[in-house]
Amino acid sequence: MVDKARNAALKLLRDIDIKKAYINLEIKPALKDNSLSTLDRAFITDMVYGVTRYRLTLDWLIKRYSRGGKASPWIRNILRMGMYQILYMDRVPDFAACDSSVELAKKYAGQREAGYVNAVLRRLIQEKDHLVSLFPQDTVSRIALKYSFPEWMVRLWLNTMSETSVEELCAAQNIRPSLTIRANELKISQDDLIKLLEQRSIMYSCGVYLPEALNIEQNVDVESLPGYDDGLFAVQDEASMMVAHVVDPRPGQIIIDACSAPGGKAVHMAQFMKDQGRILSVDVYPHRIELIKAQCARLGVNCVEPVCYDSTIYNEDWYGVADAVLIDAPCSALGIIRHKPDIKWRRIEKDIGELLQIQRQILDTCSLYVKPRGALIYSTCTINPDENQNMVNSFLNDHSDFILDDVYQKLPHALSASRDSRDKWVQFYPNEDKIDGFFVARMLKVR
Ligand SMILES: C[S@@+](CC[C@H](N)C(=O)[O-])C[C@H]1O[C@@H](n2cnc3c(N)ncnc32)[C@H](O)[C@@H]1O
Repeated sequence: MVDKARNAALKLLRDIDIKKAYINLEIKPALKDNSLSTLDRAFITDMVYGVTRYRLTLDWLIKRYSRGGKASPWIRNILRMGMYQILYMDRVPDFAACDSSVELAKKYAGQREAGYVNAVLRRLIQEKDHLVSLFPQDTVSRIALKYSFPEWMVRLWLNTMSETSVEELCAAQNIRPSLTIRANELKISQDDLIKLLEQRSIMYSCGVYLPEALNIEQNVDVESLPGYDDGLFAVQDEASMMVAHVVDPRPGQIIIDACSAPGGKAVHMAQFMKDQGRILSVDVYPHRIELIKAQCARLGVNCVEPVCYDSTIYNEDWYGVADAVLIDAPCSALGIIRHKPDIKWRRIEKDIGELLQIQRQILDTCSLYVKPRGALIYSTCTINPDENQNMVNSFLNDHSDFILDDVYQKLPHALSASRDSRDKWVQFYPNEDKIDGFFVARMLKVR
């Protein structure tokens, strides 16, 4: 008998594999199936995210045990699931992982394939305790296979970090983070939101650095949390929350948020501004503008004005009007792999050159919208010096009307106290800071 949760996970993984679909978009409707229990949902989520996270290692093993030729999508995903349970799911006994995979293979590929799945998984069970010794031992391949990261990412990080730090970074990026929320103070205080969570016995913990960050310490569907429909809280990683602090907008100001969708930072800034003033919330994609509108509607934010526009193109109406311009740039997103493990396989090294060009164009163009003595904030959710520190340095070299400001003056003291040495910008790392990998720099227009 094939159990419901494994069956659903397999179908999802096969679809994601074939359609190259985004996990978060595929999994959401699948989990709405009312016949699934809470435990089923947790199992499916763990399986789909886990198999995606460890895909490189699992596929390397499949190839090692291969009988030649390419496995069909059903068998490939049945093997990935079986291997994932054996290697990474402590609570599933090896025999259960093996038997359930054999049942799935019988159902989707027939008796002969079931025999093959059985043989492969039994070999893995014998070898699993000395797995790392099976991998090629050069540094890049070893780290890539041990933590299941593309070699180019490992090489990129090894350029500026020690081997130990890269291993710690990869390990931290493989841990699924809890959901982080913050009170929408336009509607409810943090204390009252906490009371609401406690009344419903929702387990939470406080953020690492920011008082408004609340980590939900149990597996829940965000829409089922108390106050979701009424817009009492926003969902945002703590690293992402740092950005509005660095912008530090005040009521009545004009802010241009040049890469704004889905509007997470725009609505946070609106809160700082007590919903008074103007936030031009710009994004190039019409369907993403709808996400900003939906977010503002749920949270009851009025001062955000969604604008569909390409921020690489100069708009003379905005010349010198903004007290602050935020460029939360399109980037390689290598700092949010904890949340979206498919970034490991979606992003390719070749993308970086194009991203660097767009980032620089947006910086050059949108810096023209900053008022004299106004601020230009540049942030990314990546860990790549070329997109971060080097990008800001090269911009400053060519724009003598801007100087670097110290972001730590805008951030909690605990953060600067946690660093032995620091620059004026901040780079967060999931392994050191226990939040997403994020970069934020603040520049001031001096004339
Ligand atoms: C990192 S995301 C922004 C996240 C957003 N600031 C938030 O806090 O929710 C980058 C955004 O830049 C947008 N983008 C990419 N190229 C752009 C361009 N040329 N002009 C404007 N927006 C662009 C993407 O559509 C994407 O929504």
